[in-house]
Amino acid sequence: RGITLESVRDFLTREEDTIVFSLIERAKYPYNSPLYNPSSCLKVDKWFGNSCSLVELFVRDSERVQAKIGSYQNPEEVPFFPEDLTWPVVPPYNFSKVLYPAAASVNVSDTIWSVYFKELLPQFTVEGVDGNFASTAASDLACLQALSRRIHYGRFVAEVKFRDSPQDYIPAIRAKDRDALMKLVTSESQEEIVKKRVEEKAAVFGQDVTLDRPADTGDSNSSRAAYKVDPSVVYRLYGDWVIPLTKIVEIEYLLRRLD
Ligand SMILES: C=C(O[C@@H]1C=C(C(=O)O)C=C[C@H]1O)C(=O)O
Repeated sequence: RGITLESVRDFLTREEDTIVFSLIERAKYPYNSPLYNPSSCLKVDKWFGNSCSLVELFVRDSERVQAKIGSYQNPEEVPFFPEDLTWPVVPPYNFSKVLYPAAASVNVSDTIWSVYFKELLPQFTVEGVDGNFASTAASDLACLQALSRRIHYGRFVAEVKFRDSPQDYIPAIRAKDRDALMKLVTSESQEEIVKKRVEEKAAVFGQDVTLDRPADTGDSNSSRAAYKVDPSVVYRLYGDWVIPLTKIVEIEYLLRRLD
């Protein structure tokens, strides 16, 4: 089959563009705290009577619409609120079956949700309210979906690594040895490459583009302030959250790989 460690890493590299751009777009708006008040609205139909935040309402209803057009048929996509989805009205498409069925359902959506709102969002937005609530919620959705796709792609990474050397993985899986699996899936040199590259992407994508080219003053700090999202923040978000969560997905997938 055409899936290799190189091809899955290429996917993750391309997905970095989507993630960095989505953070830059979200950073256009201030934090906009009214979106995150947990008791702003009532959940519809079966959840009637329970309260939820405006952003949760936005994501639930958006996923429902997207599912109609076929989201989540592709095994690369994992919803945040699977219980709300409706049947697709698009013609079926035969997505290639790469994942091991018993392990494909590994899912850290709840963790991604809370990490995004508690740990990530406050680090790359400024405080304040500007009233652009729907645009801000749409930007949150874009960030959440890009992060979810990247992190859940750990299932594909794990599948490739397993197929490349089952003899290394099978004893650790049988022993349910998470530490051994963590050592097997980890490549520190690759992680450093990824973190440096996303930092660079944040610098390249997030600078102001102008047509006047003043003489280079040699003062590299003069452009620093112009970045829309601080590149060092993106480096840390990847190192502290995105990569560790991807590896948790890899390990949880592998633990089910022989079921
Ligand atoms: C995804 C991989 O597995 C691990 C996770 C990485 C990541 O999330 O970027 C990078 C290297 C590995 O430690 C990989 O090997 O590419």
